[in-house]
Amino acid sequence: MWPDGYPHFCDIVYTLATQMEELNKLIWLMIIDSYGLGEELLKMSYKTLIRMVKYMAPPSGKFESGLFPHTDKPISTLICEDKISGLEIEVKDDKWLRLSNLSPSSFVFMVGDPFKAWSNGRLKSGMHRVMMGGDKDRYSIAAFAVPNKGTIIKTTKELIDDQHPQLYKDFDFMEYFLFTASDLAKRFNSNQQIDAFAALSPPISN
Ligand SMILES: O=C(O)CCC(=O)C(=O)O
Ligand SMILES: [Fe+2]
Repeated sequence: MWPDGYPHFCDIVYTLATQMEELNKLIWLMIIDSYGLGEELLKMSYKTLIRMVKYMAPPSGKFESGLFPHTDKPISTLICEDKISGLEIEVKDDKWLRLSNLSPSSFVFMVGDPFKAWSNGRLKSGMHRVMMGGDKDRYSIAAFAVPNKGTIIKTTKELIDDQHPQLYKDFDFMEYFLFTASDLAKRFNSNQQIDAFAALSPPISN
C-alpha cells in the first residue's frame, strides 16, 4: 500500500478509510430509512476512493479559490478537515455559507449527482467550493463512493408518483462520469450537468 515502507502511516490511513466507508454507508441507510425504504434499494458494488489534499495558504491578505464551485460526481462524498476551515456551500444563487468551527470529529456528507437522480431529485447535490484566507495551509480528506464499471443508476420507483414525476432516465454511471469530463459538459455549470445528461423532458408520471 502507498507509500511503501511506512506501515504505521498505512495502517492509520487504512483504518480511517474503512471507517469513513462505514460512516458513509450508515448515512445512506439513514437516508433510505427516512423515506421508509429498504436497504436493498441502494445495493451496488462500488469503491471508496480517498483523496488527501493540502490547500496552500494564499498570499498575505488575499482570499483565494482553493477549489472551484462544483457538485460531486460520485454517489456521495464524506469530507473531514483538519482545523482550518475553507469549505463553503452554496445556499442560494451565489450566496455561500462557510462551514467554520467544525469540531475535529465532524464529517461533511455531500450528496453527489447520481444520488440526486436515484432520489428523483429529492436529495440535492449542492454546489460547494474551497476558499482560502489567512496564513495557514489547509488539509482535508475526502472519501468518494464511486460505483464500479457497469453500474446503472435508476431512479427509485417508490419515489415516483403523480406529485413527483420521474425526472431522470436510467443511465450508466461511467458514461455520466466521462460526460462530465467532456468538452460538451464544460458548456454547463457543474450543477447543470446531470440534467444535461439524464433529464427526461418532460418528466414521466407513473
Ligand atoms: O477539500 C474539501 O473540503 C472539499 C473537497 C471536494 O469538494 C472534492 O474533492 O470534491
Ligand atoms: Fe466536492
